[in-house]
Order: sequence, then C-alpha cells, then structure tokens
Amino acid sequence: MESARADSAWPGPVWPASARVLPSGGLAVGGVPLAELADRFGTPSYVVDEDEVRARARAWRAALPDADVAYAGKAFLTRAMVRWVEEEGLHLDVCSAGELELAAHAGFPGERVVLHGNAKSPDDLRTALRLGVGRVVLDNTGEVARLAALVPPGARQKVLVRVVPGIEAGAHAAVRTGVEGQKFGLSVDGGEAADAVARVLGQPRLELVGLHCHLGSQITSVDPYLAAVRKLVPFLSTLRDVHGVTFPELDLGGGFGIPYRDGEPTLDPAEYAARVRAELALRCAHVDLPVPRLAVEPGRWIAGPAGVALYRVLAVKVSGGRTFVAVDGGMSDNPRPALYGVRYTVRLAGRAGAAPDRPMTVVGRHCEAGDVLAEDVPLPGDVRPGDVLAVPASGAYHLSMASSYNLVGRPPVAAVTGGRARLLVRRETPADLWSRELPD
Ligand SMILES: Cc1ncc(COP(=O)(O)O)c(C=O)c1O
Ligand SMILES: N[C@@H](CCCC[NH3+])C(=O)O
Repeated sequence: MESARADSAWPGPVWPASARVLPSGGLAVGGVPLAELADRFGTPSYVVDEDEVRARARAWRAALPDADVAYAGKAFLTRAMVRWVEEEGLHLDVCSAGELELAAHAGFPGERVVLHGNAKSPDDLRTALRLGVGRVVLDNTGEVARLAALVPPGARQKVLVRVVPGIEAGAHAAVRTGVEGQKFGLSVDGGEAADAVARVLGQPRLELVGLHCHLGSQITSVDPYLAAVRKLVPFLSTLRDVHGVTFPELDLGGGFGIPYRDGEPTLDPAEYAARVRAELALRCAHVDLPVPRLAVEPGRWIAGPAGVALYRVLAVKVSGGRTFVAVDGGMSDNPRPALYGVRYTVRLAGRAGAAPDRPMTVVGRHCEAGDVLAEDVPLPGDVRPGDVLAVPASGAYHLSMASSYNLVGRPPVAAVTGGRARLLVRRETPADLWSRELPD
C-alpha cells in the first residue's frame, strides 16, 4: 500500500481527520486508499473511520465530564459502533426495541441506555424493562400509566418527561422538534407537560428524574440551547412550587450540526459546554434551584463526519445543457438530498488531485428524476465510467435510513483504522431481499 501524506489544500474539515491525498493522487482514509476499498468491498459502500468516531465521542466527554453524553443510535448503529461508544464512556439513546436489542447484543449496559419514542409500542416498553434501561423518556400522558402497569411490583423505573419548549431550531421543517404543533413531546405553554409531570408523580413505580427536550437536528448555534435553558428552568421552578420536588437531571437532547461542504459551520462542544453550563447555573441561581446534572444526545456530530460513501460512475451524459454523472447508488443509500435538500461534497477517490473545474450533477440509479445525490457540484471535466466518487459526511442517517427501493440492496459498511479495513456489515443481497416472502 502507498504511504499516506498530508496535503495542504485539502482534504478539509468535511473529511475525517485521517483523510490524506496519496502521492498517486488517490484519497485515503484511516490509512487505506478509498479506491482500494471500492475494489475490495464493491460499490456503493460506506466507509467508517473508527478513530474519527472515537475522537468525536471523546470531544463530548471532555467538554462535559460531569454530564451524561448519550450517543443517539438512530444516526448509525452497528454492534461495532455500540462497542466504540461504550468504550469511550458514552451512554446510548435508542428509540425502538430493535435498537435496544442490538445494543444489548453488543453488550451495552442497560443502565446507560435511554429509550425515546413518541409512539412506543408495548414491545418497546417491555423490552426496555426486561433489559433494564436506565431511563425511559415519556412522550405522552397515556404512556405514563401504560409504563407504570408494566413495572414489576417492588421495582421503580427512572423516567423523564419530554417537553416542548416552543423554540425554532434545526436545518429543515421536518427535523424541528422544539416547536409547538409537531408530534414530539408535551407543551410547556399549553399545560400538557405540567399535567404529565403530575401524573408521573402519582405513579409509585415511576421515579421522575427530570425533563427532556430535543430541539431539532443540524443546529449549528448554541443560542437555541440557551433559550431552552431559559424556558425550562422557570418551568422546573414552578414544578417545585406546585409539587415540592426538584429533579436531579436535565436532558437537552442532541441536534448538533456538522459541515457537509467546505465553509459550512459546525457546533463546537467546548463552546456548547461553557455557555450552556453558565446559563444553567445563572438561571438556577435566580430561582434558587439546585443545578441539575446535564445530559446531551449527539448523533450526527459523532457519526456523520466519520463516514464516507463510495460510488462507481456508470454513465456520464450531457442532456439539456447539463452534465449528469450517474452512479451505482442513490436515494436508497442516501435519501437526504431528496428529503431535506442537503447539498454534499463529491470528489474523485482515485484521482483526488484532478482539478474539480466543471459543475456536474451526480444522480443515482433509481426510477425517479428526484434521485439526485449532488446537484451542480464541481468535478473534473474528464470524469468517466469506472471512476470512484467519494462523498464525505456520510456517516449519519445514511445506513440507518437506507431502503430496499428497486431491490438494489443496501451497501456494506467497512471500518478503517491504522491502515487496515474490515467489513462490519455485508452488502444486502437479492436473496436477503426476497427471503421474507412466503411461498404462494
Ligand atoms: C430525542 C433525540 N435525541 C437525539 C437525537 C440526535 O439528533 P442529532 O443526530 O441531530 O444529534 C435525535 C434526533 O434528532 C432525537 O430525536
Ligand atoms: N434523519 C434526519 C435527522 C433527524 C434526526 C432524528 N431525530 C437527517 O438525516 O438529517
């Protein structure tokens, strides 16, 4: 293998820190050339840089050593990922019995798991109790009695109540969960949150340890989190006045944004920690409340920048004055451009040094015109079938949102570290796809 060396101009912040341009012009991540990975594991495929995941998990632990940092598994979850975040001392946020079972199978301690969901099924709740999850976040009033009825006599389940602070934050309407009038949580202003708290306090088998809110996703400023503190601390003070109780925990959720293209902002954990801590201390002092222990739930911020998606170019054509580069994946492995209009960076993996001098539109192989991976991105004019394209910031909400559309099969995941690659998840095969069908 060629030895990797740094290049001054790029790779930039949208790539894993280990990304290097090799003397041949190829791009390597984790010490492994991406073109080599494309040959070995096929395309499309996802590559995840283990060291990047671990470094990002550590950045949150270092910023908030006295808080619980729960990795939001919905962003990207495999057994290896569960082990990495467990070893880095994180907690884990799950939102289904499936994610919970996977975490348990990978040996993640139940006590460090928090279960979310606006519509938890009886199976979700039973599995949570069976596996001994540390916290269940209640999201509707009906759930209070449903959960309490499942807790065995003599036991108590720790819970939080998810509240809606009425704060607008997040990159797209579909991922704004702190505003009124959407499906998550219980409104502070509307009185539903106070009602739920009263109900939980009336359930001897539930132990209410605090409030939870999650504002939304891809948030790049700390300001909305400060606004959440300013909203929730007075509410905690009212609850103390009404019920005579104070709660030891406050979970402010996740949503921390990352860059998808050069020059885009990211949220800095150290800045978040300093400003949120200061605001919390100040607001609690104002109303004479003990400062609760903080919890945060980064998903995208930890997994996103660690992932690179690889595609092989199948066709290049000019049509209607535009150049289309068609690849062997698409909206089945990355629905995010279609869902949220996200714009990605694209480079040639094998000829990374070639000047990206023409705007081209990278499209997938699926049966709809909206199957566009990257619109008008600069690529070298001589891009041709057989070239491998690398798309950074593909670690979060790619595999976890992949589908079997057109029975193309979901891509494999290869982990890289220290110049070695290993397959974590194999490619979904046609047999996997039709094996669930019953005989006629
Ligand atoms: C409750 C909760 N916590 C954490 C997250 C993680 O979000 P992100 O990946 O944007 O950090 C989500 C998803 O938005 C969520 O719903
Ligand atoms: N799935 C979204 C984010 C939603 C986060 C989960 N609550 C994305 O791809 O950006």
